[in-house]
Amino acid sequence: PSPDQQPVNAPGLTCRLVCVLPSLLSSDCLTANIVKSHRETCQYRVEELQALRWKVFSREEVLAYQSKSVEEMWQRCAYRLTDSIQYVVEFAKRIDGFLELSQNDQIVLLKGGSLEVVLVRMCRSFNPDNGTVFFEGKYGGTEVFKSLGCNDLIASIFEFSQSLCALHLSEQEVALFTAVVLLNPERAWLQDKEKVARLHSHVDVAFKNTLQRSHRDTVLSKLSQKTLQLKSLCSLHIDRLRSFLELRPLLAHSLFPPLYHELFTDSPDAPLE
Ligand SMILES: O=C(C1CCS(=O)(=O)CC1)N1CC[C@](c2ccc(OCc3ccccc3)cc2)(S(=O)(=O)c2ccc(F)cc2)C1
Repeated sequence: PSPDQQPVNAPGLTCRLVCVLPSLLSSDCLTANIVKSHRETCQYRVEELQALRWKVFSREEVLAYQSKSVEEMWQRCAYRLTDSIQYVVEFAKRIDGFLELSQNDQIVLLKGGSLEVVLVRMCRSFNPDNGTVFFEGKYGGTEVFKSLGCNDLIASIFEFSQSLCALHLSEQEVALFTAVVLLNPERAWLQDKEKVARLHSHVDVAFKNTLQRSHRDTVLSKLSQKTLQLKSLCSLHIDRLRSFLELRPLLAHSLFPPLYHELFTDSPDAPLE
């Protein structure tokens, strides 16, 4: 603390704590709020997901998925993603400060970050020992998604999950990392970028404090690379969705849930109100 913040005639150590304490307290409070919000909105508990790892799709079940139409597999993934995004919306609303942002900025952050948060949460439903992911009740490998016709997107999603699993993130670290990913002040079309940047920096400080206390600082540099991979994964998803829809222009409205349509297509009928 700077000299003018020093209370007069107070012994050195106590007054230093008094000055530093508020920021540590608010940082710890924010960490507790984010971890609690994650726990309440994580869709499946990590213990449940791990207890189900033995339930792997049989050969017949994989063949059944592979004989489904491209449209049906896209629809199933879109529905499961939309289902998971509802939990991400609830997570965001419970982060202190998020609801104080303008409605427009809340929507911009969720439009830009909801898939990224699901992709981070996915490391919890991924089994790195056999490269399978929890999908529609059982675990399956990339072969389950073959009929989608976008093996590069699926391969990238699996590689990302595999590499994120290698960091062995705790639930607390997943909670804080997903909050940092969501509150990205660089999202295009933000009205009050400075307000989002202040909230983002508070969460970033809380995350760094937590990592330092558990001697996990090395994870920080690796996670910054992950945010770049998230960005390219989401662009790849948009590209593959566009080419899928180019061949079936009218299908989007009937095939996909409205929220998926609003978040990932340039749907004219869903302006950012
Ligand atoms: O992992 C989750 C959940 C996260 C929260 S949780 O509590 O851990 C329960 C599980 N997921 C929920 C949705 C899932 C999802 C992930 C990425 C995704 O990218 C966009 C996309 C859209 C259409 C086709 C391909 C890709 C869409 C859905 S999924 O459907 O299981 C799926 C998985 C792998 C894959 F290769 C394709 C789809 C992952």
